[in-house]
Amino acid sequence: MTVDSVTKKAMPEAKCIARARIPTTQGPDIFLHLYTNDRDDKEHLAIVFGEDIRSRSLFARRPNETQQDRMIRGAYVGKLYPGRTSADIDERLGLSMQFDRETGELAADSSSTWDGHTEKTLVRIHSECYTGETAWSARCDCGEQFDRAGKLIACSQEEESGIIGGSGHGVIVYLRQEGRGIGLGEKLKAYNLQDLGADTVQANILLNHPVDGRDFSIGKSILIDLGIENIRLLTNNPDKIEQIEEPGLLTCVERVPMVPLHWTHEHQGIDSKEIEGYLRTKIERMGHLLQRPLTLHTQTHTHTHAHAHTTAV
Ligand SMILES: Nc1nc2c(ncn2[C@@H]2O[C@H](COP(=O)(O)OP(=O)(O)OP(=O)(O)O)[C@@H](O)[C@H]2O)c(=O)[nH]1
Ligand SMILES: [Zn+2]
Repeated sequence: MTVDSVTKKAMPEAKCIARARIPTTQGPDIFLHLYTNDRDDKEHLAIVFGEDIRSRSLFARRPNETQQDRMIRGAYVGKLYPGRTSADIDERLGLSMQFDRETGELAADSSSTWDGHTEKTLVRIHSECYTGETAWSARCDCGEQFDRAGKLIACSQEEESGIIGGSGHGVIVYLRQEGRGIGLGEKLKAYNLQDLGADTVQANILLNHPVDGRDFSIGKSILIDLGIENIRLLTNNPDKIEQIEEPGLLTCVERVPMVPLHWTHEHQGIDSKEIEGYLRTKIERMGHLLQRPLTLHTQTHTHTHAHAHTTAV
C-alpha cells in the first residue's frame, strides 16, 4: 500500500447532501452546504461565499436522477428562477457545467468553477458555540469571531486592520463540536465550575474530559470536497493549522490572526471579566497565537506559551 492510499484511507469521508442559497444581512448571498460523514452522525456545515465554489460530492451526477432532482438538492450552476428546467445550464447567465462521461464527476473548468488550486481561499474552521453565537454570551469570543469571519470573506480588504479579505469567496466550515466537543450540557457544568474558580482548562479536566478533544479532520475533508487546496486560515489556534493540512491535498499558506475587537477598539467587542480570563487561559495554557495587550488588566500568571502574533505559518 502506498503512503498516499494510507493517508486517504485515514481521512473521513464527507459527502454533501444538499446546498441552498441564503440571502444574508452581511451583503452577499451565502450557499449553505450540509454534510454527512462516516465518523459521526452530526450535520456539519459549510457556509460558502461564492456560487462557483463547488462540492465534488454534491455535483457528481447520480444514476437515474433528473435535472429537477439536481436543482432540488442544489447541484445547479448560476441562479434558480421560476420555470428553470436545467440544473447544468443557466441560460439566463450563460453558464454551464461539464461532467466526466464515465464517472459522472464534475469536470471543474474555470469558467464555471472556482480554481481552488491557484487561488488562496480565505477559510475559517469554526466550532459550534450555542452560548456565544445565539445566547449573546460574553464568556467567549465565538460570536464575534463568526461575524468577523463572514465580514472578512465578503470584503476585499478590512479598512482598519489592512487584512486582505476574500472579495466574496471563502468558506466557514461550521463543525458541530459544541464546547470543544464535550456537548452543551457538559459545557454548562464547566461554566459553573468556572464560576466556582476553575479556568476553562481546569473545568474540562475536573469533568473528566480532555482539554480539547476536537478532531478537525472532517473539516479537512469538507474543504477538499469543495475543491480547495490552498487556504488562508482565520485562527489563533495552532492545533487547527496542524490538523487541517493534508500533504498534496490541502495546505495552509497563511494564518490570518483573529485579534479580539475589544483589544484594538476600546468601545467595541466583548468586554467582561469572564472573557479576559477565557482569552488569558487560551494564551497561557492552550498555546494560542495571540499576544496579550498591556490593557488586559486581570491578574498575571507566567505565560510560557504566549507568542507574538504573526501571519507566517
Ligand atoms: N469546554 C468548553 N468549551 C468552550 C468554552 N468556551 C467556549 N467553548 C467552545 O470552544 C469552541 C471554540 O472554538 P473555535 O471558535 O473554533 O476556536 P478556537 O479553538 O478557540 O480557535 P480560534 O480559531 O483561534 O478561534 C466552541 O466549540 C465553543 O463551544 C468553555 O469554557 N469550555
Ligand atoms: Zn463560545
